[in-house]
Amino acid sequence: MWTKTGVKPSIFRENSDVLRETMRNKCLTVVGGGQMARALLCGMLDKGVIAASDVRVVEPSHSGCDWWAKNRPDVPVGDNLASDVAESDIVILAVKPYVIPKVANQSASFWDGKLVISIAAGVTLETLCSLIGHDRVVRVMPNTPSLVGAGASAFCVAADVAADDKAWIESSLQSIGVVAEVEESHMDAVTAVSGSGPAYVCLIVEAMADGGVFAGLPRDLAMKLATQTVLGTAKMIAETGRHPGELKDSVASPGGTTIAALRVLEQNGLRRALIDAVVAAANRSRELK
Ligand SMILES: NC(=O)C1=CN([C@@H]2O[C@H](COP(=O)(O)OP(=O)(O)OC[C@H]3O[C@@H](n4cnc5c(N)ncnc54)[C@H](OP(=O)(O)O)[C@@H]3O)[C@@H](O)[C@H]2O)C=CC1
Ligand SMILES: O=C(O)[C@@H]1CCC=N1
Repeated sequence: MWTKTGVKPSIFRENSDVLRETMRNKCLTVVGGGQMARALLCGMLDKGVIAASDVRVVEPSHSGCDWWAKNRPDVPVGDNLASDVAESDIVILAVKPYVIPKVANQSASFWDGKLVISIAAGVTLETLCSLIGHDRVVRVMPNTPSLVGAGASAFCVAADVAADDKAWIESSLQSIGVVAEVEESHMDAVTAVSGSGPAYVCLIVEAMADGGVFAGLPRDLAMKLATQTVLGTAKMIAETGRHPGELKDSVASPGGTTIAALRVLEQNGLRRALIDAVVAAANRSRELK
C-alpha cells in the first residue's frame, strides 16, 4: 500500500506566525502521554499554537495521568482511545516502538479520515501504513528541547499526505523549534543526531560541571556556567553560520588553557566517541524496525 514519495530534503525554516493559522480548528489526540508527548504538547500549548480544549491525551498509567493532572490540568487525559480518535482530525502516536502495533492495529474503519503521525523511533512508514490501513501517515522524529521551543524535528510522509497535512505538521513543529522534511532513508541518522542528541549534550554539561566542582567551584555555579556555555556556543554557531572548528580555534590561545584541554579531549577520543555514539544510535534505530 505504501509508496515512496520521493521528497527532496528541505532546508531548515524558522518559526512563522503566519503558518500558525493552519493550526486552527484541528482536534488532536496524543496517544501515550510520556516524556516526548509532554515536551511536544506542552511546547505547542505554551506557544499558543493549539488550545488545550482541542487536545486529548490517551494515557493508561496512573503515574502518567498524575503528571498531566499536576502539570497541565487543562489538558483532558483518559484511556478511551476509540472515542478520542473518533473526535479527532489528527492523532499523534507517542508510545514506545514496540507498543505501536498494539495501538495502531485496529478495526477496519478506525483510522479513516485521520491524519496519523508517529514519533516512534525506527518504525517505518511501510509498517505504519499497513497497520493503520491507509497512507495518510507521517513519521516525525522530534526531540525533547521542543518543551522550551528549541526542538529539532525531521519528518517524512507517506503517499496520501496532502499539502494541508504537511502545512499542519510544519507549522506545529516550527512553533517549537526547527523542522526539516527528509527522505525516509535519513530517519535513522536523524534519530541518532537530534532525537537522541539531547542525552549526549546533557552528559557533556554534567561532565563539564563535575570538572568545575573538582576544580573548586560550588555545584550550582559550575552547572550554571556549563549550561550557559553550551547554550551560548550553540547559539553562536547557529547565528553566525561560522564553522565550529573555526570558532573552536578562536578560543584556543597559543600555549593557553584551551589548547591544553583540547589535547586531553583528543587523547581520550571525545571526537571518535561522539561519532561512534551517533553511528550506534542509527544502527539501533534500524534494528527497531
Ligand atoms: N524521549 C525522547 O527523547 C524521544 C522519544 N521518541 C519516541 O517517542 C516515543 C515515546 O517515547 P517516550 O515519550 O520517551 O516514552 P515514555 O515511556 O515516556 O511514554 C510513552 C507513554 O505511553 C504510555 N503507553 C503505553 N502503552 C500505551 C497504550 N496502549 N496506549 C496509550 N499509551 C500507552 C506509557 O505508559 P506506561 O509507562 O504505563 O507504559 C507511557 O506513559 C517512542 O516511540 C520514542 O521512540 C522520539 C524522539 C525523542
Ligand atoms: O532512545 C530512544 O529510543 C528515543 C528515540 C530518540 C530519543 N529517544
